[in-house]
Amino acid sequence: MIALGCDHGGYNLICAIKKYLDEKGLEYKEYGTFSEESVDYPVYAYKVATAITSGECSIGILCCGTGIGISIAANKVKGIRAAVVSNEFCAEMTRRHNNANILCMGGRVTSEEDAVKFADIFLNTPYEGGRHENRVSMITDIENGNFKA
Ligand SMILES: O=C[C@H](O)[C@H](O)[C@H](O)COP(=O)(O)O
Repeated sequence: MIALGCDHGGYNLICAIKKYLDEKGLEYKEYGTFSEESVDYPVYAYKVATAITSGECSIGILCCGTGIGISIAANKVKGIRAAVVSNEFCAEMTRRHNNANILCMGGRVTSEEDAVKFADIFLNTPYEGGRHENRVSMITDIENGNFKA
């Protein structure tokens, strides 16, 4: 199950992504917001992030004006690796290398067409594991306060 969330600045991108997911027959849950009326992005970052850490959803997409604020907020939730992406290479690499579990994009940065492309890559790229596993584990250790450099 894919978790979707946005603020007013990312509403257009989430609408385009929903259309793509409907066409592909992929299941998703919407956590708002549902219009272009001004809202606070941490609310939606938190809803999507906790949907993932609770196991309700396995992966998420969050959009705000730049993708940055909503990613910063989502990354405060333990277990979340939210990545701001604005090109195809990063959409692929953040899955392959970082095992990112939330894709973040900006409605004031990325076109709807590109956002759909990046979402498609992100959702269809597996995590490679291997040498990256130790690094991702280190991120978890930092998060848990038991990282030794
Ligand atoms: O990082 C934050 C996001 O880009 C927000 O979408 C943005 O700050 C909202 O700005 P405004 O309230 O001016 O629409």
